[in-house]
Amino acid sequence: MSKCGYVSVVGRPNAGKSSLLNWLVGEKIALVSHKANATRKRSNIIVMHKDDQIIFVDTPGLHETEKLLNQFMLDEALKAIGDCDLILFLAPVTDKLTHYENFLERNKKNTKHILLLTKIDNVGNNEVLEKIKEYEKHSDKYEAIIPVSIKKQTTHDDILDVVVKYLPEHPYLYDPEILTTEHMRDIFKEFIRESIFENISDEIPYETDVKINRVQEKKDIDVVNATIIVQKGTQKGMIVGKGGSAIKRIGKDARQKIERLTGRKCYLELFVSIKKGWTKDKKGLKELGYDVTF
Ligand SMILES: Nc1nc2c(ncn2[C@@H]2O[C@H](COP(=O)(O)OP(=O)(O)OP(=O)(O)O)[C@@H](O)[C@H]2O)c(=O)[nH]1
Repeated sequence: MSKCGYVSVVGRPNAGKSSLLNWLVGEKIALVSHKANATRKRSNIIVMHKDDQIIFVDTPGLHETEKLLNQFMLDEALKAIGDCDLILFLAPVTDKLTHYENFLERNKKNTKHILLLTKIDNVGNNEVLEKIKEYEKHSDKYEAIIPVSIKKQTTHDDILDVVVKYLPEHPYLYDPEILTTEHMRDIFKEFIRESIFENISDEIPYETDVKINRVQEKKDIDVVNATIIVQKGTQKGMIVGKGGSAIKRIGKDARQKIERLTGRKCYLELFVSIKKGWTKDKKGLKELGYDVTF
């Protein structure tokens, strides 16, 4: 019988979660960003590995914070931990052990986990070995520890062969043809958000979100109408850019991503609107598709 199960990918912001998932899937589905807190919403990503099916649950970084939105993100991360068969805990190799130790405290159900030491290309072999030694004091808690660099050395099998070892024997939960259970609209939204992150160098992207207003599938083209929501007039100015230069770049990048995924032409209409304090507004969160239950 083949194996199939849910795997949560957790770690502090910037640990490399989205990058890892993108790399494993080979398609730009999860949002990757060099900035912290880019991953807001959980999305399942299905990876077929040989005869087995792994369902990755992408989770926000585990961290404490004040803002309502961030509280929501934390809850999502904790929920994911409770529901899965296996956890991949990502720890950048240069991190102290405290993040992992905090995670151990929060992993109340003692869900099995594998420790991935990420970004090992940033340091020498000796440092990697020393870090592994440090983690060995917790060796009774993790199933395996795997040094990883998605930029060099590591292969998909190095990780996935170990992952499936700890999954239950179970029939497939998803049709193997389906790459993700996320709705297309959610993916478009992520592409637009990702393009904002890539094109705006400031802190603004943290405070922006995207609402997909309409998707029309016409004969030869998809027409996508979306609004980028910012908190202040000055942010709107930066997103739009001089003579509309920034919004044009964002729109072009996002359109190309959508076209690469769908294999169809896309006409993307982007608007920018100001919504003050949306990160603190429960109703605002709901409208944006965050499933808040307060
Ligand atoms: N050198 C190196 N950099 C990496 C590696 N994996 C990820 N990164 C970089 O680390 C940064 C953060 O990666 P993300 O995948 O966005 O991190 P995340 O954990 O999803 O972050 P949040 O969504 O904020 O929780 C990006 O700039 C990546 O390019 C790696 O193996 N080597």
